[in-house]
Amino acid sequence: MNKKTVKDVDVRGKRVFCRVDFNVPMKNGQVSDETRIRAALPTIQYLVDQGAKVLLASHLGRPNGQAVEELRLTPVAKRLSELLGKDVKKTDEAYGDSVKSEIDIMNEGDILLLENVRFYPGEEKNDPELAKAFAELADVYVNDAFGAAHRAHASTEGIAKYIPAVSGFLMEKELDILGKALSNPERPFTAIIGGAKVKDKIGVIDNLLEKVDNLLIGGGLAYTFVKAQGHEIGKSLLEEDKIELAKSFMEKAKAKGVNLYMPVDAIVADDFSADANTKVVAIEEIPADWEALDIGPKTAETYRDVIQKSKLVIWNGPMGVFEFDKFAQGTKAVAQALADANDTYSVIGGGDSAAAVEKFGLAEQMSHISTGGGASLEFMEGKQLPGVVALNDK
Ligand SMILES: Nc1ncnc2c1ncn2[C@@H]1O[C@H](COP(=O)(O)OP(=O)(O)OP(=O)(O)O)[C@@H](O)[C@H]1O
Ligand SMILES: O=C(O)[C@H](O)COP(=O)(O)O
Repeated sequence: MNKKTVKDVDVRGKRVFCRVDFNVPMKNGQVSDETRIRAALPTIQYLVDQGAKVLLASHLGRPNGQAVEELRLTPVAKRLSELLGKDVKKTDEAYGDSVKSEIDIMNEGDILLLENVRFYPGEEKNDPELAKAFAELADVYVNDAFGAAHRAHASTEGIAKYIPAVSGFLMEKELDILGKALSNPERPFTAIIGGAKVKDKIGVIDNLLEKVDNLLIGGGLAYTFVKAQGHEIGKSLLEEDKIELAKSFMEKAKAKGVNLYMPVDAIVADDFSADANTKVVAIEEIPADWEALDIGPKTAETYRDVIQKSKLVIWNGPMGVFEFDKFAQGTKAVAQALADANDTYSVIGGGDSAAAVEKFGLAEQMSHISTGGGASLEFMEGKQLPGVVALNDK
């Protein structure tokens, strides 16, 4: 990476504004998945060990520029404190005089978690005034929020204009692993794309067709492709205006010699619910009143074979509605195949696929689980991430 990292600056005794991505799932007022908190620990611990005064900043959810009680970072401070075995103070604001007073009484190695930065309208607008107000709190800016690096916001991009700006270890690691995987991939290189939204994944599919040997399509977005093949898909998810594009991807795959795999069978349901009636059908036989909510067993078997023969696999998006057990088999089969493939380097691209792998207890067996959902997708698309671009060059 050609950007400075936290090791390139002296932070002893300095006030460090460290942007992390603590946008974690919550249940009943408690952190229900701490993956992102754990992932930020190396940088936080390093700053503490170096004697910095550590100000942590993050967003949580999408409060739309106003304070929302359930989206305060208080439970995160508690969990972080438990994980570090150390006090973590929290403020009720993210900048301003009350925050400054707290910083004034900090000792070297202390940690202060600022309130949700998205409580202020200026954050998502990347308002220079807010960016300056953040910058005023600190001497150095560290961005370790890979998961939010695709957002040009005041705490992820704007602030970097005003004080020395470097990356944290998590940011560095994510960029390194994803960058290596994409720029010099081991082959066969396979991408698995699932999830629900074709339109969000178009860029990545287009870009991956330039790079991969195999592309496996699953999840809700598969049915726009199935429709493009000329089959009826009943009530399955369809993005009508993307059918032509799906066709063009099939042609591009052919022209590039990419093996494009689509479901050959599916588990269909008579209702979108956990206790719907289900059956397995061939892909050309989806009944008119039913919807496909998972890939079928034959498809899963084929995908497993391809995965096992691959040296590198990147995976983004579940194969079915894995939240319901009846439609979790396809996603589980893919996760299990990755877990079993010892010679295969597996990169899971955040969000739902990471949650699925976690749910099946297979997370430990993946080579890398990215903390970025949208960020890893945009990176794979070949887009520049504003939160990275803004950092100081080496
Ligand atoms: N066949 C299907 N029909 C409808 N929805 C589906 C189907 N297969 C998967 N899904 C749903 O897709 C959702 C995930 O879609 P999304 O495109 O957001 O995936 P993702 O890339 O993993 O998410 P993120 O962007 O958070 O990383 C899951 O909630 C899952 O239930
Ligand atoms: O969860 C994520 O992908 C990041 O924290 C970014 O969140 P956002 O999509 O609300 O900007």
